[in-house]
Amino acid sequence: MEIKGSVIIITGAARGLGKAFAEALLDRGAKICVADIDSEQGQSTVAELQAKHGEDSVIFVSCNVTSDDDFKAVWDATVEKLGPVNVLINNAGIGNEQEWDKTVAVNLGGCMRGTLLALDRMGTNKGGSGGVVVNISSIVGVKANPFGPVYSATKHAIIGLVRSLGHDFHFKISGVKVQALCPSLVKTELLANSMKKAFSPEVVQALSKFSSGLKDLTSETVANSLVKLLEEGRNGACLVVEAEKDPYYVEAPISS
Ligand SMILES: NC(=O)C1=CN([C@@H]2O[C@H](COP(=O)(O)OP(=O)(O)OC[C@H]3O[C@@H](n4cnc5c(N)ncnc54)[C@H](O)[C@@H]3O)[C@@H](O)[C@H]2O)C=CC1
Ligand SMILES: CCCCCC(=O)CC\C=C/C=C/C=C/[C@@H](O)[C@@H](O)CCCC(=O)O
Repeated sequence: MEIKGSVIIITGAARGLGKAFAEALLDRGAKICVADIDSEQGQSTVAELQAKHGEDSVIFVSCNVTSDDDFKAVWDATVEKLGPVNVLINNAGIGNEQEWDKTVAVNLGGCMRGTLLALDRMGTNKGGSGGVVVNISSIVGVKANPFGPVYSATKHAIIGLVRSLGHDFHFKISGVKVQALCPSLVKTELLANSMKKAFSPEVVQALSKFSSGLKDLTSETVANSLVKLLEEGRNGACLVVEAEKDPYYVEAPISS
């Protein structure tokens, strides 16, 4: 797909990977809605992005991805201010092993809610023009993660959603591609917050040792992989990005 001229909603884009996605896509001529639960940080990020890309290119809309009403309001505001939406990036996520139901609600619920809404609003069978949904999973959506079993389970479930809705059975009906991006560890606030809400004290020690031994992966590298996925990825694609490696597709066993 062509990024230039696209209208893209990114959840959880007030900071971290979502903000890097917004920057990379604005640089390539897209218009962006930053949708985030953190209004203060979201507005400040959008002010910074508007200073570089212009006020008509990027907006902030407050959104808790666990709320249907919020998600619909984000979609409506984006259409009104930027034009018809053709891409949704479901990026908002948390790492909280101590409140598993909250982690499931945000990580899986946010992707599920957003993807279903996108099908309803962009589906050619619903009067839309088709489009793309990218769900941000993780490398631990395709491999085990002893340091965050709940988090890892939500990310595996996102892959299941992408493999199933990314089947061409659905694409033929809706004209909407569904894809996943699976980054390895990037040292954002998510990691620090995951340490505060870790599965056990033993995990804090082990995760800290493990993460300090990993090669650095930057948000910009992950954002470049998102661009690659949008530009060339097939329907149902799951793209993994790790430090010091070219991004690679994990072949989903989609049977026809
Ligand atoms: N940092 C990492 O190592 C990796 C992160 N990911 C995934 O990338 C995504 C972004 O993560 P980071 O940027 O690292 O995290 P982050 O903690 O820096 O940013 C997350 C953003 O999501 C927002 N958010 C949290 N709950 C929300 C909700 N209920 N509704 C709307 N917005 C909400 C936060 O306000 C924040 O702006 C997450 O889905 C995460 O699981 C995937 C692989 C690696
Ligand atoms: C719980 C923290 C979540 C951080 C956010 C992410 O999605 C990052 C995931 C990045 C890396 C995770 C790697 C997990 C690796 C394990 O599968 C395993 O290889 C680790 C084994 C460690 C050991 O043997 O000591």
